[in-house]
Amino acid sequence: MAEGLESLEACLERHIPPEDLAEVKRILYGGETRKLNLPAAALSAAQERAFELQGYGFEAAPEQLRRPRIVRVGLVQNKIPLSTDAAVSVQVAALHRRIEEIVEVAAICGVNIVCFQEAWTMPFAFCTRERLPWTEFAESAEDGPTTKFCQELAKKYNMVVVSPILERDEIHGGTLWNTAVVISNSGAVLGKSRKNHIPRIGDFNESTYYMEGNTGHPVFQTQFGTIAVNICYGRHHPLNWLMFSMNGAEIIFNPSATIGTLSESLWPIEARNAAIANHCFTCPINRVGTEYYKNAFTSGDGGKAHHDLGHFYGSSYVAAPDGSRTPGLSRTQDGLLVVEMDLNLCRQVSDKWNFKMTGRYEMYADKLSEAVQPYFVPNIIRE
Ligand SMILES: NC(=O)NCCC(=O)O
Repeated sequence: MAEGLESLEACLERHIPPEDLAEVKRILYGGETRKLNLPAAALSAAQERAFELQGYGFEAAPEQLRRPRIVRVGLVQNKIPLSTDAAVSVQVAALHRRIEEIVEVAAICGVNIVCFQEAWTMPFAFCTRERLPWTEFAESAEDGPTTKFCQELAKKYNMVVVSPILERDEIHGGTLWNTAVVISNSGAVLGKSRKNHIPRIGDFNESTYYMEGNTGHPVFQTQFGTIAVNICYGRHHPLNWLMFSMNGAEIIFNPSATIGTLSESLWPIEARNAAIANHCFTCPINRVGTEYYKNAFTSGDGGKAHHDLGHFYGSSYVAAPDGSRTPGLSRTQDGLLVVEMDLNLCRQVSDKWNFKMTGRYEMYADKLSEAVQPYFVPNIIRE
């Protein structure tokens, strides 16, 4: 698929009459999110380094007993800078360099927590089903070169770094996982969260490479807020979001790799709905560009063999618990989205809508545990 539109928002701005635009944004986005005044040095560095830089802010009402809990998150979306047949170590080094220059700008913008896209140190090559060289991109979550690289960034910029990588767990038989490593602003590895749901759709042949995660729904208490990571396809699973929220996540990142033909109409809905349903902020991040592979592969659907998975449409955004959202980043360009949020909004919205209080979780827990049993008979009332 061709890249198409630069961004949906730019298209709306161009074509909706100015007198209607504010109302259209209210209905589509829950209003116009406040634009952040980002430092001139950051804007010019982003321009020089050829990536989009956008900043938005969400407010909460002032409270008497709690001070505002303001945090700035940075969402990074990027293309692979080199072709997929460059040497593994050269590709990784180029990606490290690209991220380094984007994170430097995030630091100038005062970002406290930064998150990269899914499997950010490599092409999203799982479509090919070839093992080599792709499994060579896997690294230890605890002390691999990418984790060490992120630890340096975290310390240098006093920033929490969420680094989604292909993990090789040497201790457990060299097993591969799709894992987000969470690094504290002190530079210590706080822990990791493995992708719970693996797609079996189209060219997303990820189950060929790694297993469903076994880390459950950890949340990480950082100096800036309690965060969790729901990796890509977990976005389609409302219970996955719910469980991160049950453990207290205030911000749930959703590092992804997904393509226009498959999911673009779902993209603005799912993470935003999760923010509403769980009274938290959600941060879906998608990679950008089209990644070409020398050896053609098929989808096993009778279609012609092809050389790419499709166009990764970027469009990273942040959704707030009140249902409002920022515009998305570009569909075609690298970008950094800086979003300031007051985490007090989570409890304020929870007290208003009471989804946690009214959720009737005990009823669903009982019924779900029955529904997964082999003896389960659906409760259908017939005439
Ligand atoms: N990376 C990944 O899980 N992609 C699956 C496609 C999607 O979830 O939109």
